[in-house]
Amino acid sequence: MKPGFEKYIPFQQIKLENREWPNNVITKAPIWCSVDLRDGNQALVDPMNMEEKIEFFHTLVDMGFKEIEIGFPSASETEYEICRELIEGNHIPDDVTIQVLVQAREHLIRKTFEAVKGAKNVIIHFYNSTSTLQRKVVFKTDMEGVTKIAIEGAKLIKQLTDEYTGDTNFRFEYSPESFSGTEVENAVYICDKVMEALGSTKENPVILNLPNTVEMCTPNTYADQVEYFIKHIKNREACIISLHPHNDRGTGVASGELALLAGAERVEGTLFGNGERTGNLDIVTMGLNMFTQGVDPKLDFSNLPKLREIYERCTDMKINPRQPYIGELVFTAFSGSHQDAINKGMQYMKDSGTEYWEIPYLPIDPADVGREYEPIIRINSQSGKGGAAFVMSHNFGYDLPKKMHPEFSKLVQKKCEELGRELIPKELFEVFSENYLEVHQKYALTKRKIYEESENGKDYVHFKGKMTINGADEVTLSGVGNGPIDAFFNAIKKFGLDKYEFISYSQHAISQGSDSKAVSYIELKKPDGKNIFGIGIDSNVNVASVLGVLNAINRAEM
Ligand SMILES: CC(=O)SCCNC(=O)CCNC(=O)[C@H](O)C(C)(C)COP(=O)(O)OP(=O)(O)OC[C@H]1O[C@@H](n2cnc3c(N)ncnc32)[C@H](O)[C@@H]1OP(=O)(O)O
Ligand SMILES: CC(C)C(=O)C(=O)O
Repeated sequence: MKPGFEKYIPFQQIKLENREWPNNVITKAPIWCSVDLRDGNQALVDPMNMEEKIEFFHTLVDMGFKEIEIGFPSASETEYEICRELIEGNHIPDDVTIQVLVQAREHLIRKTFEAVKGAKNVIIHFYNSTSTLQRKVVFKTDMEGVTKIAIEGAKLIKQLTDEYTGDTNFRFEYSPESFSGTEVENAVYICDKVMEALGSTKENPVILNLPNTVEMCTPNTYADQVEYFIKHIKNREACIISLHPHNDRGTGVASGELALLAGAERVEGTLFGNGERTGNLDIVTMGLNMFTQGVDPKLDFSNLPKLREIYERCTDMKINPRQPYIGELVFTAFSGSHQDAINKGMQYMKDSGTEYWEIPYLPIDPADVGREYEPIIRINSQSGKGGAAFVMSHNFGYDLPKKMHPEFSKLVQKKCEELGRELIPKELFEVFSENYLEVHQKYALTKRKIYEESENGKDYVHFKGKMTINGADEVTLSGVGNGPIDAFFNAIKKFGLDKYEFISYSQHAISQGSDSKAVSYIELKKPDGKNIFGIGIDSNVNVASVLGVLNAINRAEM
């Protein structure tokens, strides 16, 4: 054997003239078929037991699946019993079709028909592998050999259906398993033969399922194969083209999407991509990809956390934190520029009243999948000023003025570096509280009164009060100005505090318990030329401003 990469045989592109799929767009949902209970289940360390399968089945029904592959009933007693319980326990709604998988082998097909007795709607899904490799190493036969297996299987299925006395509505699905590893003209050939044997018609079409059983090529090649197949199958009207992508190269969803462009009508896959090896096509991702393009996926993804809980419990599989749409971290931004843009996007949505979702870095509204905005922005030492401001506003109702963001962000970053980790919102608030709300009060107001008076047709604001300095005896304050801040500055001038220059202020209401209070953000220039912010909170807006000035001075003198 050759060493390293040289031992692999490169996948051969097929020759497809004038391919059309690159110009197409996905505009509607395909027919979905969940194979969680079969392909997903057969790949588990411990396959689901009866209770788990039944719960999972109901979950799929509730999401809106109308076709569900429930298992391989001829494979084992457990699989058979689960199939019987679904039917006899009346778990299957009338508008849902159960699908059962079987190899194209006589005894297994007969057992399968027994297993589905009494069901209202059934798809008998039979398969045999047709790929070049499997013909060579598994079946040790040629194309005629595998075609014979398929035709015999199809004929038996037709015969058993014709002989069936119940009122089950049977449909058929055939998979040339390992389709993508089969010469495409051979895949067309065997499917033409299967259709003839089944007697497929426009009124009673067969599902031709084209599995990318092992993903071995780029998604464009799978799309080419599907387009070729569709253009060459003899009786196109009498078949529904179905996809069954796997994810060996990590592009299962992409393969499915491009093959839909190539004309397929139906998609088989699993929730969160469970399945053999690296999994099957992830229906949640594919469906939500459509959703975010304004296409109704016709499946309910509105409570992904609940789906995740059921999925993890029944399969004992874990979801990766980066898994699209459901991973723990997918609605979280740590980096500053992302946080800033998300913050601005949210503000834009609020201010503009846009009808569309227009938030950078968030391709979907977390609320649409039952997730919350809360954990969107998380704060670590890589976070920028926008992120901390977002959490202060979103979680605690403090809309820090933009000019204050750099000052607060520095305090947050220092704390993250001290702790060597991210800060949860509560800790972020503690940074705010320690640095603004609980600072040492060198100057503390003990009494204050602010009132307006008119003199000679002009309005003046008076500030009168008492203050302690470093806890010593109270001093009296009195000042007049054109507003409360001006009056207060005039009152504290005599202590040399006019060395601080007033720069800006902003204010908003904040609810604390049942009270509504005003919070003021005051920016002063210190004698060293640097600016500093202070915060004042009071039920009186004027008092809040004065407290903000004093808070800034106290912070400057710490
Ligand atoms: C790609 C997929 O996921 S396909 C689905 C795969 N899922 C499963 O296999 C799970 C359930 N399967 C099983 O439990 C078992 O395989 C059973 C019960 C169905 C059959 O068991 P067994 O007959 O004991 O073994 P096995 O599946 O290995 O069959 C091997 C024989 O069947 C033949 N065979 C395999 N697949 C097929 C097929 N689709 N159609 C016809 N013959 C087939 C093989 O060539 C081999 O023949 P040989 O004995 O002459 O060499
Ligand atoms: C039986 C077929 C559809 C299959 O599971 C596969 O090819 O992956």
